[in-house]
Amino acid sequence: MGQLLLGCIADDFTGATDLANNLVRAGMRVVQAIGVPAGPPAADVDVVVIALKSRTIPASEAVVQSLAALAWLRAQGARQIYFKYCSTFDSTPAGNIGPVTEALMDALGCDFTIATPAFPDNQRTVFKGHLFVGDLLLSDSGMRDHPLTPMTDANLVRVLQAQCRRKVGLIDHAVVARGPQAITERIAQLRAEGVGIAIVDAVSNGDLLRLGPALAGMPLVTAGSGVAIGLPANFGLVPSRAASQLPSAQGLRAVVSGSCSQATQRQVQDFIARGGQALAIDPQRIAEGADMAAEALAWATPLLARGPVLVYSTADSAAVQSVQARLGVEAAGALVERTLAAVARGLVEHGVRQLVVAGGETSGACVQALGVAQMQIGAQIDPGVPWCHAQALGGGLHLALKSGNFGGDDFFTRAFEVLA
Ligand SMILES: Nc1ncnc2c1ncn2[C@@H]1O[C@H](COP(=O)(O)OP(=O)(O)OP(=O)(O)O)[C@@H](O)[C@H]1O
Ligand SMILES: O=C(O)[C@@H](O)C(=O)CO
Repeated sequence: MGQLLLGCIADDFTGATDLANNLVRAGMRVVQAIGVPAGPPAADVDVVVIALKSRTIPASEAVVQSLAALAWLRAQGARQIYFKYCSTFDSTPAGNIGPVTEALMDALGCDFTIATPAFPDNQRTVFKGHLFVGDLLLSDSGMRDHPLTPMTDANLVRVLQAQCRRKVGLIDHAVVARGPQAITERIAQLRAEGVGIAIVDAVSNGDLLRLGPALAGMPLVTAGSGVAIGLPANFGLVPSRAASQLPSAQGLRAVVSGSCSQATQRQVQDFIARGGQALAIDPQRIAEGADMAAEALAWATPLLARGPVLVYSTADSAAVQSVQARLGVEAAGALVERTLAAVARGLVEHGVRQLVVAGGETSGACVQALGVAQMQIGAQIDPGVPWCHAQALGGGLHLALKSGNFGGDDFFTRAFEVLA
Protein backbone atom coordinates (compact mmCIF):
# COMPACT_ATOMS: atom_id res chain seq x y z
CA MET A 1 0.00 0.00 0.00
CA GLY A 2 1.33 3.46 -0.91
CA GLN A 3 1.20 6.38 1.48
CA LEU A 4 -1.29 9.11 0.58
CA LEU A 5 0.23 12.55 0.11
CA LEU A 6 -3.03 14.38 0.64
CA GLY A 7 -6.24 13.20 2.27
CA CYS A 8 -9.27 15.29 1.35
CA ILE A 9 -12.75 15.60 2.82
CA ALA A 10 -15.31 17.42 0.62
CA ASP A 11 -18.72 18.52 1.89
CA ASP A 12 -20.54 17.71 -1.36
CA PHE A 13 -20.17 15.56 -4.48
CA THR A 14 -19.62 18.14 -7.21
CA GLY A 15 -17.31 20.07 -4.86
CA ALA A 16 -15.25 16.90 -4.49
CA THR A 17 -14.72 16.57 -8.25
CA ASP A 18 -13.92 20.29 -8.40
CA LEU A 19 -11.12 19.79 -5.87
CA ALA A 20 -9.92 16.57 -7.50
CA ASN A 21 -9.80 18.38 -10.84
CA ASN A 22 -7.44 21.08 -9.54
CA LEU A 23 -5.18 18.50 -7.91
CA VAL A 24 -5.01 16.39 -11.07
CA ARG A 25 -4.18 19.43 -13.18
CA ALA A 26 -1.31 20.19 -10.82
CA GLY A 27 0.11 16.67 -11.26
CA MET A 28 -1.46 14.45 -8.58
CA ARG A 29 -3.09 11.06 -9.21
CA VAL A 30 -6.48 11.34 -7.54
CA VAL A 31 -9.34 9.01 -6.74
CA GLN A 32 -12.67 10.36 -5.54
CA ALA A 33 -14.51 8.07 -3.12
CA ILE A 34 -18.25 8.31 -2.57
CA GLY A 35 -18.32 8.21 1.23
CA VAL A 36 -15.64 6.56 3.36
CA PRO A 37 -14.08 3.73 1.30
CA ALA A 38 -14.42 0.12 2.39
CA GLY A 39 -10.80 -0.81 1.61
CA PRO A 40 -7.38 0.78 1.05
CA PRO A 41 -6.62 2.80 -2.12
CA ALA A 42 -4.54 1.44 -5.01
CA ALA A 43 -0.78 1.79 -4.60
CA ASP A 44 -0.40 4.34 -7.42
CA VAL A 45 -2.81 6.92 -5.93
CA ASP A 46 -1.44 10.17 -4.42
CA VAL A 47 -4.73 11.57 -3.12
CA VAL A 48 -8.14 10.29 -2.07
CA VAL A 49 -10.95 12.85 -1.98
CA ILE A 50 -13.79 11.53 0.18
CA ALA A 51 -17.07 13.04 -1.02
CA LEU A 52 -19.60 13.55 1.77
CA LYS A 53 -23.06 15.15 1.60
CA SER A 54 -22.49 17.15 4.79
CA ARG A 55 -22.88 20.78 3.76
CA THR A 56 -26.38 21.38 5.09
CA ILE A 57 -27.01 18.49 7.48
CA PRO A 58 -26.96 19.26 11.25
CA ALA A 59 -23.45 20.32 12.36
CA SER A 60 -23.10 17.44 14.82
CA GLU A 61 -23.73 14.91 12.03
CA ALA A 62 -21.31 16.70 9.70
CA VAL A 63 -18.66 16.46 12.43
CA VAL A 64 -19.24 12.71 12.94
CA GLN A 65 -19.02 12.01 9.20
CA SER A 66 -15.95 14.22 8.73
CA LEU A 67 -14.13 12.57 11.66
CA ALA A 68 -14.89 9.12 10.19
CA ALA A 69 -13.38 10.29 6.89
CA LEU A 70 -10.36 11.70 8.76
CA ALA A 71 -9.80 8.42 10.59
CA TRP A 72 -9.73 6.51 7.31
CA LEU A 73 -7.38 9.02 5.65
CA ARG A 74 -5.00 8.92 8.62
CA ALA A 75 -5.02 5.11 8.52
CA GLN A 76 -3.74 5.43 4.92
CA GLY A 77 -0.88 7.64 6.15
CA ALA A 78 -2.16 10.89 4.59
CA ARG A 79 0.56 13.48 5.13
CA GLN A 80 -1.78 16.51 4.98
CA ILE A 81 -5.57 16.84 5.34
CA TYR A 82 -7.64 19.18 3.12
CA PHE A 83 -11.22 20.09 4.09
CA LYS A 84 -13.01 21.37 0.95
CA TYR A 85 -16.12 23.55 1.15
CA CYS A 86 -17.92 25.74 -1.35
CA SER A 87 -16.27 28.68 -3.12
CA THR A 88 -19.24 30.76 -1.94
CA PHE A 89 -18.56 29.66 1.68
CA ASP A 90 -22.06 28.12 1.97
CA SER A 91 -22.79 27.88 5.70
CA THR A 92 -24.92 29.31 8.52
CA PRO A 93 -23.97 30.58 12.00
CA ALA A 94 -24.54 26.96 13.12
CA GLY A 95 -21.98 25.65 10.60
CA ASN A 96 -20.89 23.52 9.07
CA ILE A 97 -17.54 25.03 8.06
CA GLY A 98 -16.52 26.18 11.56
CA PRO A 99 -17.60 23.12 13.58
CA VAL A 100 -16.05 20.67 11.10
CA THR A 101 -12.80 22.67 10.93
CA GLU A 102 -12.48 22.79 14.71
CA ALA A 103 -13.31 19.09 15.12
CA LEU A 104 -10.61 18.22 12.57
CA MET A 105 -8.13 20.52 14.35
CA ASP A 106 -8.92 18.89 17.70
CA ALA A 107 -8.51 15.40 16.26
CA LEU A 108 -5.23 16.30 14.57
CA GLY A 109 -3.91 18.21 17.60
CA CYS A 110 -3.32 21.17 15.32
CA ASP A 111 -3.35 24.73 16.70
CA PHE A 112 -3.50 26.68 13.43
CA THR A 113 -5.04 26.42 9.98
CA ILE A 114 -6.13 28.63 7.12
CA ALA A 115 -9.52 29.15 5.50
CA THR A 116 -10.13 30.60 2.04
CA PRO A 117 -12.80 29.88 -0.59
CA ALA A 118 -10.84 31.84 -3.25
CA PHE A 119 -11.15 30.26 -6.72
CA PRO A 120 -10.11 32.95 -9.23
CA ASP A 121 -10.65 30.63 -12.25
CA ASN A 122 -14.36 30.77 -11.34
CA GLN A 123 -14.36 34.45 -10.29
CA ARG A 124 -14.34 33.82 -6.53
CA THR A 125 -11.81 36.21 -4.97
CA VAL A 126 -11.07 37.26 -1.39
CA PHE A 127 -9.77 40.73 -0.56
CA LYS A 128 -9.42 42.24 2.94
CA GLY A 129 -11.28 39.18 4.13
CA HIS A 130 -14.30 39.91 1.89
CA LEU A 131 -15.53 37.37 -0.65
CA PHE A 132 -16.45 38.52 -4.15
CA VAL A 133 -18.47 36.50 -6.68
CA GLY A 134 -17.51 38.06 -9.99
CA ASP A 135 -17.87 41.82 -9.52
CA LEU A 136 -20.26 41.51 -6.56
CA LEU A 137 -19.72 41.11 -2.86
CA LEU A 138 -21.00 37.69 -1.75
CA SER A 139 -23.82 39.45 0.12
CA ASP A 140 -24.95 41.20 -3.09
CA SER A 141 -24.74 38.03 -5.21
CA GLY A 142 -27.49 35.47 -5.80
CA MET A 143 -26.17 33.63 -2.73
CA ARG A 144 -28.00 36.06 -0.48
CA ASP A 145 -31.27 34.29 -1.49
CA HIS A 146 -30.00 30.70 -1.16
CA PRO A 147 -32.82 28.65 0.45
CA LEU A 148 -30.60 26.76 2.91
CA THR A 149 -27.44 28.84 3.37
CA PRO A 150 -28.27 32.49 2.59
CA MET A 151 -24.99 34.43 2.61
CA THR A 152 -25.80 37.96 3.77
CA ASP A 153 -22.33 38.98 5.02
CA ALA A 154 -19.26 39.04 2.76
CA ASN A 155 -16.84 39.54 5.65
CA LEU A 156 -15.48 36.02 6.07
CA VAL A 157 -13.62 36.75 9.31
CA ARG A 158 -16.96 37.71 10.86
CA VAL A 159 -18.84 34.84 9.19
CA LEU A 160 -16.36 32.19 10.36
CA GLN A 161 -15.93 33.72 13.83
CA ALA A 162 -19.68 33.26 14.39
CA GLN A 163 -19.18 29.50 13.81
CA CYS A 164 -15.99 29.00 15.87
CA ARG A 165 -14.68 28.86 19.44
CA ARG A 166 -11.14 29.67 18.26
CA LYS A 167 -10.12 33.21 17.35
CA VAL A 168 -10.33 33.93 13.60
CA GLY A 169 -7.80 36.32 11.98
CA LEU A 170 -6.74 37.51 8.52
CA ILE A 171 -3.70 37.14 6.26
CA ASP A 172 -4.36 40.06 3.99
CA HIS A 173 -3.36 40.67 0.41
CA ALA A 174 -0.42 42.92 1.21
CA VAL A 175 1.20 39.94 2.97
CA VAL A 176 0.21 37.35 0.33
CA ALA A 177 1.65 39.57 -2.43
CA ARG A 178 5.04 39.53 -0.70
CA GLY A 179 5.24 35.74 -0.99
CA PRO A 180 5.71 32.56 1.07
CA GLN A 181 8.24 33.97 3.57
CA ALA A 182 5.99 36.91 4.46
CA ILE A 183 2.99 34.55 4.79
CA THR A 184 4.97 32.22 7.08
CA GLU A 185 5.99 35.19 9.27
CA ARG A 186 2.39 36.41 9.43
CA ILE A 187 1.24 32.92 10.47
CA ALA A 188 3.78 32.95 13.33
CA GLN A 189 2.55 36.39 14.40
CA LEU A 190 -1.12 35.33 14.34
CA ARG A 191 -0.30 32.19 16.32
CA ALA A 192 1.46 34.29 18.96
CA GLU A 193 -1.70 36.44 19.16
CA GLY A 194 -3.79 33.34 19.86
CA VAL A 195 -5.44 33.16 16.43
CA GLY A 196 -6.38 29.59 15.48
CA ILE A 197 -7.81 30.05 11.97
CA ALA A 198 -6.87 32.72 9.42
CA ILE A 199 -8.89 33.76 6.39
CA VAL A 200 -6.42 34.29 3.51
CA ASP A 201 -6.84 36.89 0.78
CA ALA A 202 -6.29 35.69 -2.82
CA VAL A 203 -7.39 37.48 -5.98
CA SER A 204 -5.37 35.52 -8.56
CA ASN A 205 -3.84 32.11 -9.16
CA GLY A 206 -0.49 33.83 -8.52
CA ASP A 207 -1.64 34.53 -4.96
CA LEU A 208 -2.63 30.88 -4.49
CA LEU A 209 0.72 29.71 -5.85
CA ARG A 210 2.50 32.05 -3.41
CA LEU A 211 0.37 30.65 -0.58
CA GLY A 212 1.16 27.00 -1.41
CA PRO A 213 4.74 26.80 -0.08
CA ALA A 214 3.71 28.47 3.20
CA LEU A 215 1.26 25.58 3.77
CA ALA A 216 3.88 22.81 3.49
CA GLY A 217 3.71 20.66 6.61
CA MET A 218 0.52 22.31 7.95
CA PRO A 219 -1.49 19.28 9.18
CA LEU A 220 -4.85 20.72 8.04
CA VAL A 221 -5.77 23.06 5.21
CA THR A 222 -9.38 24.24 4.77
CA ALA A 223 -10.47 25.92 1.54
CA GLY A 224 -12.50 25.87 -1.65
CA SER A 225 -10.75 24.10 -4.51
CA GLY A 226 -8.46 27.02 -5.44
CA VAL A 227 -5.76 26.46 -2.81
CA ALA A 228 -5.20 23.00 -4.32
CA ILE A 229 -3.29 24.43 -7.26
CA GLY A 230 -0.40 25.40 -4.96
CA LEU A 231 -0.04 22.16 -2.95
CA PRO A 232 1.25 19.43 -5.31
CA ALA A 233 4.58 21.30 -5.78
CA ASN A 234 5.18 20.87 -2.02
CA PHE A 235 5.39 17.14 -2.70
CA GLY A 236 7.76 17.58 -5.66
CA LEU A 237 5.02 17.07 -8.27
CA VAL A 238 4.66 19.05 -11.49
CA PRO A 239 1.69 19.28 -13.88
CA SER A 240 1.55 16.29 -16.22
CA ARG A 241 -1.05 14.89 -18.60
CA ALA A 242 -0.42 11.39 -17.26
CA ALA A 243 -2.33 12.14 -14.05
CA SER A 244 -5.57 12.72 -15.97
CA GLN A 245 -5.54 9.71 -18.34
CA LEU A 246 -8.89 7.90 -18.42
CA PRO A 247 -9.90 4.81 -20.40
CA SER A 248 -11.19 5.74 -23.87
CA ALA A 249 -14.83 6.75 -24.05
CA GLN A 250 -17.49 4.61 -25.68
CA GLY A 251 -21.25 4.05 -25.60
CA LEU A 252 -24.23 6.38 -25.79
CA ARG A 253 -24.43 9.92 -24.39
CA ALA A 254 -26.86 11.70 -22.08
CA VAL A 255 -27.31 14.67 -19.75
CA VAL A 256 -29.48 14.67 -16.61
CA SER A 257 -30.02 18.10 -15.09
CA GLY A 258 -31.73 18.87 -11.78
CA SER A 259 -29.86 22.11 -11.15
CA CYS A 260 -31.92 25.30 -11.30
CA SER A 261 -28.90 27.62 -11.05
CA GLN A 262 -28.69 30.43 -13.57
CA ALA A 263 -25.68 28.92 -15.34
CA THR A 264 -27.53 25.61 -15.77
CA GLN A 265 -30.64 27.39 -17.07
CA ARG A 266 -28.47 28.97 -19.78
CA GLN A 267 -26.87 25.59 -20.57
CA VAL A 268 -30.28 23.91 -21.03
CA GLN A 269 -31.45 26.75 -23.29
CA ASP A 270 -28.26 26.59 -25.33
CA PHE A 271 -28.55 22.80 -25.80
CA ILE A 272 -32.17 23.17 -27.01
CA ALA A 273 -31.32 26.15 -29.24
CA ARG A 274 -28.72 23.99 -31.00
CA GLY A 275 -31.45 21.45 -31.84
CA GLY A 276 -30.55 19.07 -29.00
CA GLN A 277 -33.00 16.30 -28.03
CA ALA A 278 -34.46 17.42 -24.70
CA LEU A 279 -37.32 16.44 -22.39
CA ALA A 280 -38.55 18.46 -19.39
CA ILE A 281 -39.68 16.70 -16.22
CA ASP A 282 -42.67 18.33 -14.52
CA PRO A 283 -42.49 17.97 -10.70
CA GLN A 284 -46.25 18.52 -10.41
CA ARG A 285 -46.93 15.46 -12.55
CA ILE A 286 -44.57 13.36 -10.40
CA ALA A 287 -46.49 14.52 -7.32
CA GLU A 288 -49.75 13.48 -9.01
CA GLY A 289 -48.37 9.95 -9.37
CA ALA A 290 -47.18 9.89 -13.00
CA ASP A 291 -44.17 7.61 -13.59
CA MET A 292 -42.08 10.36 -15.17
CA ALA A 293 -38.91 8.24 -15.07
CA ALA A 294 -40.56 5.54 -17.17
CA GLU A 295 -41.97 8.18 -19.55
CA ALA A 296 -38.56 9.80 -19.92
CA LEU A 297 -36.86 6.48 -20.64
CA ALA A 298 -39.51 5.53 -23.21
CA TRP A 299 -38.89 8.90 -24.90
CA ALA A 300 -35.09 8.67 -24.72
CA THR A 301 -34.43 5.06 -25.72
CA PRO A 302 -35.16 5.36 -29.47
CA LEU A 303 -33.32 8.71 -29.67
CA LEU A 304 -30.06 7.76 -27.98
CA ALA A 305 -28.44 6.40 -31.14
CA ARG A 306 -28.79 9.85 -32.80
CA GLY A 307 -26.76 11.71 -30.17
CA PRO A 308 -26.96 12.98 -26.63
CA VAL A 309 -30.35 13.33 -24.96
CA LEU A 310 -31.08 15.79 -22.16
CA VAL A 311 -33.62 15.03 -19.41
CA TYR A 312 -34.09 18.06 -17.17
CA SER A 313 -36.16 19.52 -14.37
CA THR A 314 -34.19 22.78 -14.59
CA ALA A 315 -36.58 25.72 -14.29
CA ASP A 316 -36.41 29.41 -13.43
CA SER A 317 -36.83 30.62 -9.86
CA ALA A 318 -40.51 31.63 -10.32
CA ALA A 319 -41.40 28.11 -11.52
CA VAL A 320 -39.37 26.47 -8.75
CA GLN A 321 -40.97 28.66 -6.07
CA SER A 322 -44.44 27.89 -7.36
CA VAL A 323 -43.74 24.12 -7.20
CA GLN A 324 -42.18 24.50 -3.76
CA ALA A 325 -45.20 26.45 -2.50
CA ARG A 326 -47.47 23.62 -3.63
CA LEU A 327 -45.34 20.61 -2.60
CA GLY A 328 -42.94 21.96 0.03
CA VAL A 329 -39.24 22.70 -0.60
CA GLU A 330 -37.86 19.39 0.63
CA ALA A 331 -40.61 17.22 -0.83
CA ALA A 332 -40.25 18.86 -4.26
CA GLY A 333 -36.47 18.41 -4.17
CA ALA A 334 -36.71 14.78 -3.07
CA LEU A 335 -39.34 13.88 -5.71
CA VAL A 336 -37.28 15.38 -8.51
CA GLU A 337 -34.02 13.86 -7.25
CA ARG A 338 -35.57 10.38 -7.05
CA THR A 339 -36.98 10.68 -10.56
CA LEU A 340 -33.77 11.97 -12.13
CA ALA A 341 -31.76 9.29 -10.33
CA ALA A 342 -34.08 6.62 -11.78
CA VAL A 343 -33.68 8.22 -15.22
CA ALA A 344 -29.86 8.16 -14.89
CA ARG A 345 -29.94 4.51 -13.87
CA GLY A 346 -32.30 3.59 -16.71
CA LEU A 347 -30.19 5.45 -19.26
CA VAL A 348 -27.07 3.56 -18.18
CA GLU A 349 -29.01 0.29 -18.34
CA HIS A 350 -29.90 1.27 -21.94
CA GLY A 351 -26.26 1.69 -22.94
CA VAL A 352 -25.35 5.25 -21.94
CA ARG A 353 -21.65 5.27 -21.06
CA GLN A 354 -21.02 9.04 -21.15
CA LEU A 355 -23.22 10.86 -18.64
CA VAL A 356 -23.26 14.51 -17.54
CA VAL A 357 -25.19 15.31 -14.34
CA ALA A 358 -25.88 18.93 -13.37
CA GLY A 359 -26.36 19.94 -9.72
CA GLY A 360 -24.72 18.85 -6.48
CA GLU A 361 -27.77 17.25 -4.86
CA THR A 362 -28.82 15.74 -8.17
CA SER A 363 -25.32 14.31 -8.66
CA GLY A 364 -25.42 12.78 -5.19
CA ALA A 365 -28.73 11.07 -5.94
CA CYS A 366 -27.61 9.83 -9.39
CA VAL A 367 -24.23 8.53 -8.25
CA GLN A 368 -25.91 6.62 -5.42
CA ALA A 369 -28.55 5.16 -7.78
CA LEU A 370 -25.76 4.03 -10.10
CA GLY A 371 -23.94 2.30 -7.25
CA VAL A 372 -20.73 4.24 -7.91
CA ALA A 373 -18.20 3.69 -5.11
CA GLN A 374 -15.25 5.61 -6.51
CA MET A 375 -14.23 7.69 -9.52
CA GLN A 376 -10.95 8.29 -11.31
CA ILE A 377 -10.47 11.94 -12.35
CA GLY A 378 -9.67 12.91 -15.93
CA ALA A 379 -9.39 16.00 -18.13
CA GLN A 380 -11.13 19.29 -17.31
CA ILE A 381 -14.14 20.39 -19.38
CA ASP A 382 -14.48 23.83 -17.77
CA PRO A 383 -12.93 25.20 -14.55
CA GLY A 384 -14.12 23.04 -11.67
CA VAL A 385 -15.62 20.25 -13.82
CA PRO A 386 -13.58 17.27 -15.05
CA TRP A 387 -14.63 14.06 -16.76
CA CYS A 388 -14.40 11.12 -14.36
CA HIS A 389 -14.46 7.35 -14.87
CA ALA A 390 -16.27 4.88 -12.66
CA GLN A 391 -17.63 1.34 -12.57
CA ALA A 392 -21.42 1.49 -12.57
CA LEU A 393 -23.99 -1.30 -12.95
CA GLY A 394 -21.28 -3.71 -14.04
CA GLY A 395 -19.57 -1.57 -16.71
CA GLY A 396 -17.27 1.40 -17.22
CA LEU A 397 -18.95 4.83 -17.22
CA HIS A 398 -17.61 8.31 -17.98
CA LEU A 399 -19.30 10.81 -15.64
CA ALA A 400 -19.15 14.59 -15.38
CA LEU A 401 -20.70 16.04 -12.21
CA LYS A 402 -21.28 19.75 -12.78
CA SER A 403 -21.76 22.22 -9.93
CA GLY A 404 -24.84 24.35 -10.55
CA ASN A 405 -23.01 27.60 -11.17
CA PHE A 406 -20.07 26.22 -13.14
CA GLY A 407 -19.53 25.80 -16.88
CA GLY A 408 -19.96 27.83 -20.07
CA ASP A 409 -23.31 28.11 -21.86
CA ASP A 410 -22.39 25.36 -24.35
CA PHE A 411 -21.30 22.96 -21.59
CA PHE A 412 -23.79 20.19 -22.47
CA THR A 413 -22.54 20.07 -26.04
CA ARG A 414 -18.84 20.70 -25.51
CA ALA A 415 -18.46 18.19 -22.68
CA PHE A 416 -18.82 15.34 -25.19
CA GLU A 417 -16.43 16.96 -27.67
CA VAL A 418 -13.73 17.10 -24.96
CA LEU A 419 -14.14 13.36 -24.46
CA ALA A 420 -14.17 12.37 -28.14
N1 LIG B 1 -38.40 22.22 -11.28
C1 LIG B 1 -38.06 22.04 -10.00
N2 LIG B 1 -38.90 22.43 -9.00
C2 LIG B 1 -38.55 22.26 -7.70
N3 LIG B 1 -37.38 21.71 -7.30
C3 LIG B 1 -36.52 21.31 -8.25
C4 LIG B 1 -36.81 21.46 -9.63
N4 LIG B 1 -35.78 20.99 -10.35
C5 LIG B 1 -34.87 20.57 -9.46
N5 LIG B 1 -35.31 20.75 -8.20
C6 LIG B 1 -34.56 20.43 -6.97
O1 LIG B 1 -33.69 21.53 -6.71
C7 LIG B 1 -32.48 21.02 -6.13
C8 LIG B 1 -31.31 21.49 -6.99
O2 LIG B 1 -30.15 21.26 -6.28
P1 LIG B 1 -28.80 20.79 -6.95
O3 LIG B 1 -27.79 20.75 -5.84
O4 LIG B 1 -28.99 19.55 -7.73
O5 LIG B 1 -28.46 21.95 -7.97
P2 LIG B 1 -27.65 23.31 -7.68
O6 LIG B 1 -28.02 23.83 -6.32
O7 LIG B 1 -27.84 24.17 -8.87
O8 LIG B 1 -26.15 22.76 -7.72
P3 LIG B 1 -24.88 23.00 -6.73
O9 LIG B 1 -25.28 22.46 -5.38
O10 LIG B 1 -23.83 22.17 -7.38
O11 LIG B 1 -24.63 24.47 -6.76
C9 LIG B 1 -32.59 19.51 -6.09
O12 LIG B 1 -33.04 19.08 -4.83
C10 LIG B 1 -33.65 19.25 -7.16
O13 LIG B 1 -34.32 18.02 -6.99
O1 LIG C 1 -16.54 25.34 -4.68
C1 LIG C 1 -17.53 25.36 -5.43
O2 LIG C 1 -18.14 26.37 -5.75
C2 LIG C 1 -18.06 24.02 -5.90
O3 LIG C 1 -17.05 23.07 -5.94
C3 LIG C 1 -19.11 23.54 -4.99
O4 LIG C 1 -18.81 23.13 -3.89
C4 LIG C 1 -20.51 23.62 -5.47
O5 LIG C 1 -21.41 22.91 -4.66
